[in-house]
Amino acid sequence: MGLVQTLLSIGSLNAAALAVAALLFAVAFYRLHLHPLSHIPGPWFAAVSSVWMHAICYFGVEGHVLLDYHRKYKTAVLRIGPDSVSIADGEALHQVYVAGGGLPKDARYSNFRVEGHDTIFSAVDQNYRDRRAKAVLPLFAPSRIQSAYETDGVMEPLVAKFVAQLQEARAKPDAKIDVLDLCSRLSIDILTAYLFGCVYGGLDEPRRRPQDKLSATPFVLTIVALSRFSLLSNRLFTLLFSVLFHHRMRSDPELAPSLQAVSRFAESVVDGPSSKADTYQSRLRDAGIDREETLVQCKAVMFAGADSTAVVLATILFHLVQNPQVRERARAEASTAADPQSLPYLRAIVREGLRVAMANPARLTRLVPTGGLRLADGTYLPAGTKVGAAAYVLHHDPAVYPDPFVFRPERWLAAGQASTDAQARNAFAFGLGPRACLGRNLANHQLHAVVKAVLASGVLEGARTCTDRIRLIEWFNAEIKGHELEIAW
Ligand code: HEM
Repeated sequence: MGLVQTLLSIGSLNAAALAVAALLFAVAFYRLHLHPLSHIPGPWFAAVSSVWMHAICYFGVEGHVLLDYHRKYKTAVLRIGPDSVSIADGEALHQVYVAGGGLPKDARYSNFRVEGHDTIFSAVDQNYRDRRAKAVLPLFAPSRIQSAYETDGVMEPLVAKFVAQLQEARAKPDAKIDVLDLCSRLSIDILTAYLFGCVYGGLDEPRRRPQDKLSATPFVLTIVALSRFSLLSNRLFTLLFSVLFHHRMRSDPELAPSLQAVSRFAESVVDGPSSKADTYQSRLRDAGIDREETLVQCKAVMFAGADSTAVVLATILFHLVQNPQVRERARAEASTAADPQSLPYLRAIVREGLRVAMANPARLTRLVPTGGLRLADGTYLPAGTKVGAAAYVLHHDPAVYPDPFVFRPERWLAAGQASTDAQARNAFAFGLGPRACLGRNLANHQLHAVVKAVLASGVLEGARTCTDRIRLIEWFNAEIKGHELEIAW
């Protein structure tokens, strides 16, 4: 009797296992051969399951793995998941990000909500985003940024302080500095001084030990690290977020003080005297945004702007240290009084820096709406497809940028030629279209002004980098491995 029962239960188990296997096989078969995306080339394991995509996102290798697969399959449109494609063609960017207001962001962006609130960046609902973005947009007009820099004295003293700190480091016995940390301090100070009328004080924070970083850094790194899970469904992400966040709070003793420092600063911005001037926070308040959400929007823009600009600026300084011939060529321009953005070689240095740094190297994902999308090359993407281009892939296309891993500002100088048109078309550091970076004019102004001031000072002469190259973790927001980039003299 016992034996019969055992055989029966083994039999029913086998039947259940067979049923599951048959179902999995049917799903895989459908996704590989019958799905509306089955005509798009790509690895079979990506077509049958999204596990692979989650894995490369988690391990921070999305950019270069996608680059390899676009090359392997010799295709500009690559299937990377059951319902996802990656595009590597600069000409397709317009259709995805610009035409008709661009395709909407997909649900993954909701995973970037802050403290339960959507931000300008995370909002999938265009009306929600537009109300807030329109309120603050005038602050990002080039003329306003220019006059804040030149006449109002908002940013120039911070840049001078930054250069002075490089010079002090050079004069010290160990003659060494972490330029990434220094750039983070400067970037958060410029952003807060300009947008909030109130300086965070990163450059003035004491460095008791050489390894001491900007107080906001653990806050920033936590958001950057959690973005590795951003492809998960909103529900799963929220669950995982609370577990991982609490784990990080326990394991990183610097995180709680960092969150407190950022929150205290945001409160002083929203409640203090600067909220009365024409600032980011006053504009949100005038648009009817309540205090609690304004606090979140201020923290979010500090994260979105300061870290990205710091990564790009530190990368440019790193390459300037490694390339004395570039410094030599730029020196004459840097010593003029002209507007930094009018100087051709300096502009080429910044463009090349934005190309190789890639603060956002991974795909900027969008959702194909009802009706589908036919790309210029004829490829049809049905409604519901998640489509995205990654700066890493576009910026390393050897047909557009020969020797793509080499820092070579000269490639941007042959203005008007077909080759530079293609280069400009593939330049994706700030994204494209109506949801492109809101702060790009501010970032560009800062990058040009700081690079000019550093070159004019001659402080990089005799410097060397402490690593041979920059190692990036290609999460949604890139992280430089070890969050450190030292130079020494
Ligand atoms: C070099 C520095 C920067 C880089 C490379 C950068 C990059 C980007 C990219 C790629 C996006 C588009 C993301 C997407 O489509 O998913 C973006 C969006 C955004 N960035 Fe930046 N950013 C930089 C600096 C800044 C600064 C300085 C600010 C603010 C002061 C800022 C604020 C924003 C905001 C608010 C958005 C969301 C725009 C929207 O969705 O409407 N960024 N940034």
